[in-house]
Amino acid sequence: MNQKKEVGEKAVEYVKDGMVVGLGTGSTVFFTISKLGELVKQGLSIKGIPTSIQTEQLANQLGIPLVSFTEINQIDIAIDGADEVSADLDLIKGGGGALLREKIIAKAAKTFIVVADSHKLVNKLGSFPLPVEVVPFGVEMTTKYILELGGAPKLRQKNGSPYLTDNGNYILDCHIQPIIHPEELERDLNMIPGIVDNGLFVGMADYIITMNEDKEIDIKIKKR
Ligand SMILES: O=C[C@H](O)[C@H](O)[C@H](O)COP(=O)(O)O
Repeated sequence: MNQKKEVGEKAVEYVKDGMVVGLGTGSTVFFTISKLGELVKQGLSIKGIPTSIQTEQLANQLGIPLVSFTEINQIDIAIDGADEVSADLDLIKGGGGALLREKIIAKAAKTFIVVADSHKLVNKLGSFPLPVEVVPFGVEMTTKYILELGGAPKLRQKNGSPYLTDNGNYILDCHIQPIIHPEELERDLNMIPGIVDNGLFVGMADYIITMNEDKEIDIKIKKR
């Protein structure tokens, strides 16, 4: 069984005609977007707002109409993957480097749905190194300040050069294990000059679509 496909496709049940839909990035939400592409071909009328250039290209291939923030007032629903999901439904995201646009879109959405196979579920966040998006200027200083905060930052590489995000920034993957107070850490990191944002999504997910031990769909709902 392909868990990513199961949970990814389940999420389309939340998408209704006329909605503006935030389209996440990664190998799980790929299945959501592909299914939405099929439904659009069958007559579903939605507008997508992509969280990355990769997703924009995928949506274009599938014929999903896209909008930008200049054309809309709000996003009805955003659907995205995650690298880790804690027992409190907090997330680490950004394994694919798209965390900044993902956070902007998740924050703007009335409902934020996360699709995550059961391997992403953890008690406390932190086994997955936390992606932090930083501007290239002064990255040496930004790295030093993260070290002082207790993290172990490593500059992400691609083909022998620093990896560049869609926004032209670097990613520092930071081992900070375990993350006891994610809300504080998210805030403290974002106080450091040079950090644009980090991959902690605290209190943002409304629903987590995952699988239980019996390999059945399991939907976790945020406590209000
Ligand atoms: O930057 C990438 C995103 O945060 C992804 O949503 C996350 O890395 C999960 O991706 P995947 O579904 O491929 O594991």
